[in-house]
Amino acid sequence: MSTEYLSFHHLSKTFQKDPVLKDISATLERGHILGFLGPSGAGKTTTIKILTGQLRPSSGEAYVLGKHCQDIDESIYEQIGIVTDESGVYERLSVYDNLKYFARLLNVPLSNIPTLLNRIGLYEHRKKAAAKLSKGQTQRLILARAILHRPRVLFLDEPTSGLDPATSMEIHKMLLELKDAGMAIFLTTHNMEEAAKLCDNVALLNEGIIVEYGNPKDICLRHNIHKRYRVRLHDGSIHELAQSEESARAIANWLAQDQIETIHSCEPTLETVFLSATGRSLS
Ligand SMILES: Nc1ncnc2c1ncn2[C@@H]1O[C@H](COP(=O)(O)OP(=O)(O)OP(=O)(O)O)[C@@H](O)[C@H]1O
Repeated sequence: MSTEYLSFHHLSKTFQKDPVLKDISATLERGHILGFLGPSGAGKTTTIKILTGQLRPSSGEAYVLGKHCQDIDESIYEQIGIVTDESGVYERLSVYDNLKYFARLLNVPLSNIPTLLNRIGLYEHRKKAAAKLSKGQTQRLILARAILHRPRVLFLDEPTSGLDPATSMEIHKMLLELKDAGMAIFLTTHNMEEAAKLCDNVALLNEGIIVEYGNPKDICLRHNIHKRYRVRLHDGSIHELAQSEESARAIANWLAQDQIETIHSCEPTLETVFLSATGRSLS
């Protein structure tokens, strides 16, 4: 059985006369996370909508679990989970009753709910009305709903947008556990640190074009043209050195005199790669 759970080839989308996606291609394997990274308006949500059958592409092909995205039906919806801004929860229902409602819809045993509530850190809030949850708790409830039926592919549109760092970290931990369990995760984000930490591959999207695609570390190393090192000495001074014989001699001298506190190579980050590829910032 193929481990390629999602793929799209030469996808384009034009709204009226406005081209929003321009010939983009990528793939996502079982147990991998693919990050779509780009500034506001780059076309990230449009891509998710096409991949989940909510929008038709103007041209190109997309497949989810082997099915053409224009033929997505219930059999595929049972195997995918979607978290977007519009993933509403029933505000007047309790946390538990929200999950119970969706468990019934999705034919999921109710006995799965307590374990999921524990895992997502909402067990103690299970009787609280969804309207009374904090933003982070609501986001966790939406995520719980999306993974209730253990989908094989999970789509997440800005899963940690507006959340505090602690809640974001909890969500990251959960996503890595889901990935380890074999789920394929497609996520969009503005946050390059999030992408670098979570994603096996990223696509840097700018004005509908993928300007870089691949493993985040490989991308940064590929752009490490001006190899530089940052050395901090015990006296507190910091020296940034280009790779050269002269720098090698200076470092060797400091080493011999036991003066070096730390030494780091200075590869570019995804943010700086994006900036140099597009002339604009991700945030
Ligand atoms: N239904 C639509 N009709 C016309 N234009 C649209 C429609 N949906 C999106 N757009 C336009 O397509 C462009 C890309 O929108 P999209 O929502 O995909 O961006 P995004 O990268 O997800 O941005 P953000 O990070 O702000 O959510 C925007 O210029 C938007 O105005």
